[in-house]
Amino acid sequence: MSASAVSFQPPFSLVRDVAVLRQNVAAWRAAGLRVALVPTMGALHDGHLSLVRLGLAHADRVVVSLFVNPTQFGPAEDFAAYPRQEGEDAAALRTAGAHLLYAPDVAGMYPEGFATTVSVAGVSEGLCGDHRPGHFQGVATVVTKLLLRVLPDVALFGEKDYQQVQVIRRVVTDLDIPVKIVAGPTVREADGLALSSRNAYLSPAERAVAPTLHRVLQEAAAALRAGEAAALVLERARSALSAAGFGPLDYLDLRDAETLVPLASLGSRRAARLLVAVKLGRTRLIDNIPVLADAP
Ligand SMILES: Nc1ncnc2c1ncn2[C@@H]1O[C@H](COP(=O)(O)OP(=O)(O)OP(=O)(O)O)[C@@H](O)[C@H]1O
Ligand SMILES: CC(C)(CO)[C@@H](O)C(=O)[O-]
Ligand code: BAL
Repeated sequence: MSASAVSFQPPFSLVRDVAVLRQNVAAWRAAGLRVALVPTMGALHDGHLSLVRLGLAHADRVVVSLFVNPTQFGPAEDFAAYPRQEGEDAAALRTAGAHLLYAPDVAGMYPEGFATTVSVAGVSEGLCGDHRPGHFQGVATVVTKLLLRVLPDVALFGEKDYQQVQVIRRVVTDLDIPVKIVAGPTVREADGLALSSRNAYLSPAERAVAPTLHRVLQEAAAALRAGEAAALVLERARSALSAAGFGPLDYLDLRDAETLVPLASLGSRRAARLLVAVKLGRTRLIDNIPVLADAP
């Protein structure tokens, strides 16, 4: 075994070196096995592990990447403070049945001279794209690199980061990357709060308020389905968040579920989604729910 592959218990390994990663994947391919990739930034919770389980349903071997990608964080964002707990993450992945944790360092991902970026027009614009300039370029670039390093049959992403999934679908279509993108449903706490590594930033008082976000989305979706005018419903939802102590609001919007273009109403019967991003104290929370089921 190479010095850059640290063995836990077979068949789980932690790999930092791209050449070792490729050796592992090549051996699986030679044995006729299908490979899934679950990209993460670590601080794993059951949302991530649900994607590992979904990966196991789609493939014989599951690679999880752990890389806190500096290029998707803005200068005033939480790159330095982002929770890092690789040992616990590795243990959780082994228990969940993942086969390989790929955890490169920053120099291994962006060696000296690195100069290429992947930039996606359309779906990257608006919503989080407006409030986190450069974020989706960072995501699209690192996900493209991860896909090309692993060359999986299937890659899994969470619907909690809904705009991210649409951006990645665009990338693999436009760049002819031969991988199936699968989106897993958002895993929530019993009170409705979407699991997120950043929930760890919430104070106890903020944690008590946080589930209101999902409840407000559910009430707005029900009102839209009942035929209330979208402008009124959205304004009421924004006021409810403010009254509960959220703010400032980045966006709370009704969008086409695929293109993410703004919808003034549900009239067209296209699949629609409510999406929100808002601060609660110093923590930025995002969430989204379907309003109309995805079109068949
Ligand atoms: N609650 C969740 N349910 C399903 N998938 C999730 C959930 N939270 C995160 N994921 C997915 O896990 C993958 C890795 O996400 P990431 O490591 O950024 O975790 P996170 O909890 O979303 O962290 P952050 O607090 O940075 O948003 C992404 O595809 C993301 O959509
Ligand atoms: C997809 C991803 C791992 C790329 O860094 C990240 O954006 C995330 O964790 O959702
Ligand atoms: N979960 C998306 C990664 C990010 O917020 O940077």
